[in-house]
Amino acid sequence: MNRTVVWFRRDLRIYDHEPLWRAARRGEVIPVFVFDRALLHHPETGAARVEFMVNCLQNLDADLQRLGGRLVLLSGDPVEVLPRLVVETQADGIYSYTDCERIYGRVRDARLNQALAARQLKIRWFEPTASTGELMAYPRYRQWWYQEMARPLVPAPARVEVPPDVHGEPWPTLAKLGHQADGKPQPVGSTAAARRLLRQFCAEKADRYYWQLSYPSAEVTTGLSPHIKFGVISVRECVQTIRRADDRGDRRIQRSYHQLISRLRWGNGFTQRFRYLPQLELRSLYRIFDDDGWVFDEALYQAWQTGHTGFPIVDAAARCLQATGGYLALNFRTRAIYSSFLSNLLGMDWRYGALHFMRHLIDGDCPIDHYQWAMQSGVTHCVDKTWTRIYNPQQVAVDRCDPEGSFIKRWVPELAHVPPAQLGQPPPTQGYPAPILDYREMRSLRVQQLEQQRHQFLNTDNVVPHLGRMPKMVTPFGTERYGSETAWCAEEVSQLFPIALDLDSLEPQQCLDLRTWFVAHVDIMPPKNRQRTQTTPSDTEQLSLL
Ligand SMILES: Cc1cc2nc3c(=O)[nH]c(=O)nc-3n(C[C@H](O)[C@H](O)[C@H](O)COP(=O)(O)OP(=O)(O)OC[C@H]3O[C@@H](n4cnc5c(N)ncnc54)[C@H](O)[C@@H]3O)c2cc1C
Repeated sequence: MNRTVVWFRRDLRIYDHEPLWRAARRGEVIPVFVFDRALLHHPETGAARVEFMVNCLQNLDADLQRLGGRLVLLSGDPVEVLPRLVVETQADGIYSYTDCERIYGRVRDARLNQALAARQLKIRWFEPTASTGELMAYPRYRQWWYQEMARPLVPAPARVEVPPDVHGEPWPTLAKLGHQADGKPQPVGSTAAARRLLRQFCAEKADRYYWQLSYPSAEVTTGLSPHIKFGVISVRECVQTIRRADDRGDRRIQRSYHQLISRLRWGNGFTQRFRYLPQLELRSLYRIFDDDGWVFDEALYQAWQTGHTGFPIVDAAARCLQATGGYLALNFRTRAIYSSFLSNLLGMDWRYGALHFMRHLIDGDCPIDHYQWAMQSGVTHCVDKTWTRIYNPQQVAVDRCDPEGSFIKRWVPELAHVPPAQLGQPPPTQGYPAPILDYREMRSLRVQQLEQQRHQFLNTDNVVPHLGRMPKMVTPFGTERYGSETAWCAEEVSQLFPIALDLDSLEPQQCLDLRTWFVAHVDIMPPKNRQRTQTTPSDTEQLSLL
């Protein structure tokens, strides 16, 4: 009988899973997950996310058991573990999805390909939905994304037959995986839970989502991000569920559905950017921003991390992140205000911020996190925009995001007595620090700095010469602070799988196509030209905090 190993990574589901479905149709299946030390001990790995992942694996195991199978757990370096498994179980080969989240994964997968080929063993890679090796212009990718989302879902296999003589390791404790629980409340990591969240969103939140997604206290977003990160539900299933959901003929609901689908597309778009340019994990998009201008101050970094900056909305975000892992509680806008403060106002390299986020976010996803950090720091969309988005963390942010002050008061109880109208710049308060910086002064310094840096390539047609290249050594950022399993990156990296774009051999048309990924596709006006229409009720506009 045919036998196939299915290697699960960030695709912890049985539905809409092509490798599993195809393997089950061929014959026996060995569904395997490998606990990989290099990822468990990566400086950007957080205990809460590992805990959530283990819960996702347990639920994947339960789903497989309902189909007659089970999940086989192994630990070690997949480059050694997987060829051994194929040989020992006499499997025909491995089926797996490609993954472009991290450089480490792509180095490992290139080495695995070599190790298998050296022993004449086989692996078949599948492309995850909305991931492509072809360099497309962004407008075309957008169209293609919608086509991909409309393709029928792959059904769950009717049965998964696992050979009885294949044994894995027992379930590890978090401590065995090298982490200690840090008390963050954990969502349930299962497909059923993700589907419930989506149903709940459609039934209870969709009429408010578009307008209230910037209010942390409204908790109006789906809460799907950790599930999407680990592939517990496919993005295509999410999109199709939303498209089928009853909008009750309500334009507010239609607008929210549209917005949510766009956001799901953004998430995939960031992963696609990483597929083209894996260096974005370690570097800014444009070289100039890494070469010049950042400062670092340990005491200020700690004040930002622990929520002692004297800016209440920033401090509330800081404490919320550490206590909850951001799940549902730290929405996009609050993350943006919090991140902009570190890089734009404190002038610190965005990579320190992205590192801290990744260590705490339950939904931490490297392409989204790193690219969002770089965007909020003003170092991405700057080819044809002369303006800079720097959030004002004072009363403007409070009025627009937390008008009643409930988010701030929950996380900064020292300010419980302060009226909301003063929460932007609270009066001196026992136990709460004075502001650590002058917003206007730091903002103006940053704007000047960015303008100087951008000057050299503003309105440039070909941005490729200005893009950062893949470094020769790919040691993860943060290794010196938190340690890391670096055996894999001790030598210069020779190959990645999937391969990256070679920026030095692109055709002129490819350079133009690549550029379309790094310009803003919505025409947002700079603040001085922005016209507020008096007739538009305030809750029909998306919030701007510029
Ligand atoms: C500095 C910064 C760092 C971030 N880091 C992460 C991260 O590590 N992981 C992560 O999933 N999101 C990240 N985001 C994006 C966004 O804040 C979260 O996706 C959102 O808060 C997750 O909650 P939700 O699933 O309830 O959101 P919903 O609004 O319900 O969105 C549903 C899904 O759409 C996608 N999505 C939503 N907003 C965005 C966005 N702005 N950019 C890209 N994809 C989006 C996500 O997959 C999300 O799960 C970051 C944003 C910023 C500003």
